[in-house]
Amino acid sequence: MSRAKLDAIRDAAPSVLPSLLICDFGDLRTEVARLAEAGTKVLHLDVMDGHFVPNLSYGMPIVEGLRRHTDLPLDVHLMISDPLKYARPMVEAGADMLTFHVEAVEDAAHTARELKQLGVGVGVALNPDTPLTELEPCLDDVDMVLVMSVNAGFGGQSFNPVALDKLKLLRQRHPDLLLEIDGGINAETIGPARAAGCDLFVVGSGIFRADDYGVAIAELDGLIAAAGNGEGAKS
Ligand SMILES: O=C(CO)[C@H](O)[C@H](O)COP(=O)(O)O
Ligand SMILES: [Fe+2]
Repeated sequence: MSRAKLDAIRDAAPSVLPSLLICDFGDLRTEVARLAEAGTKVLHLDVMDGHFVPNLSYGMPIVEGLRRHTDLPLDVHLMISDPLKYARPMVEAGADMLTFHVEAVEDAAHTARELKQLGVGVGVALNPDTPLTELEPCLDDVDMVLVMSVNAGFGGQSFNPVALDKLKLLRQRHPDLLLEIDGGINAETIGPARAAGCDLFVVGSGIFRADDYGVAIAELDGLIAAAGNGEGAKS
């Protein structure tokens, strides 16, 4: 089931992934329905533990609740200090992709292999100040790299262009790797991210602060298309 969803995430590229961080948590069912109607193919869920990042969001009950209301693949961004401790419950709750932070773990290759055993897609994320060399030991064991264009922890921050250099290098060196960007993605930054070779574009405030999610997503989709296939993005 989850491996099929990983294929669905790959097939969705290039695509905008709404980030459920500043949405209406009192009416998640309606939020998901609005996003589905707006053409969303994958949902991005931000899990924060108040320890790895100085913010607390949500955990398995929300993932499980969303799972009951949608068949869309769930791309779970784990901003937590101990990803392996919560990985299995997250998968049981309905996660299809688990992305851990390289800064949070001692052995990223081991973490990636353990996550893969759970039958889900595996991503590794890195913050703007973390060099790409930190990823090298685990790149053969992951399906996706999540390049953060803000420091993980909060929505609504400004885009850090260091992410573009990282995307370009990753795309040159790993033509088949799925690449995702997260943080400060909007009408100004999405085109350069696509041109740098990105496949999946996480957007929080750029969607949830809009009156009409469909209009916001269509505009971003148009800018992805206008930016072309970058320097050889996956699709
Ligand atoms: O991982 C995240 C924050 O750590 C969120 O996915 C991200 O912030 C999305 O929000 P925005 O588009 O407003 O930057
Ligand atoms: Fe995120």
